[in-house]
Amino acid sequence: MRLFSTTPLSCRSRLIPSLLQTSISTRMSSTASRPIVISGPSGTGKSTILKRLMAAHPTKFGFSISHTTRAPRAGETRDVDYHYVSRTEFQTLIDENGFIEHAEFSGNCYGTSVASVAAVAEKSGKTCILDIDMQGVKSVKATDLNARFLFIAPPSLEELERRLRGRGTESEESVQKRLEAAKGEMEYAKEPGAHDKVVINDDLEKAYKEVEEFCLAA
Ligand SMILES: Nc1ncnc2c1ncn2[C@@H]1O[C@H](COP(=O)(O)OP(=O)(O)OP(=O)(O)O)[C@@H](O)[C@H]1O
Repeated sequence: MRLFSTTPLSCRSRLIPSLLQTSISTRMSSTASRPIVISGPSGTGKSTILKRLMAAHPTKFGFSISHTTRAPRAGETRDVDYHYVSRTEFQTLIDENGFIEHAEFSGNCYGTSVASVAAVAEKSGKTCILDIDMQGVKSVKATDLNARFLFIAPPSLEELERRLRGRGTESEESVQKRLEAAKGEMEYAKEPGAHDKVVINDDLEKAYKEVEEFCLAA
């Protein structure tokens, strides 16, 4: 999941172990809100829009709690900031296809589990929002999370490049890498059924309203 949640990752997932799958499927198809998967090229404005959405509707939307192999830091609370697990436990979850996404940073593993996404609706009654990349979208589709998919597109690749550079957070190499990835994401977004809705973030106000409407319609 995203940096403004408790997770350093976007949420990229896989399959669920069969036992989990049955229980999640049953639970998610009842009253629980369906998770919303938001994707789009890096720099397209996902964080900008989501920050505003979360601020406007703090009781409606939530993020999942990630797993990590790093130790808790001062002030962090177990199962609130992260699910802190050992390497062995983390590997077991990988082997069981329990993660939507996982990655290693600075020697520590981080991941978003399918179960933690389902838990958002079950425990807090909130709709879980996942901000993830294309691989993550495909992974979520392979689960029984019954998610809804929203793609945020830039008005053009040129504008995307301007935003990435304007943000001042990326090296030249990183800008090029993100632009290359953006082409693939835009192609995938054109495939029928890839997303339930595509919002073009040209005018921020208009884009926000469209995203808000989609999310509230869950
Ligand atoms: N409609 C818009 N018009 C102009 N600039 C915008 C618009 N929406 C967002 N931006 C700017 O574009 C930059 C990238 O936005 P943001 O960081 O939200 O993208 P992102 O999709 O979350 O990227 P990443 O996936 O890399 O985190 C920011 O500087 C933001 O202020």
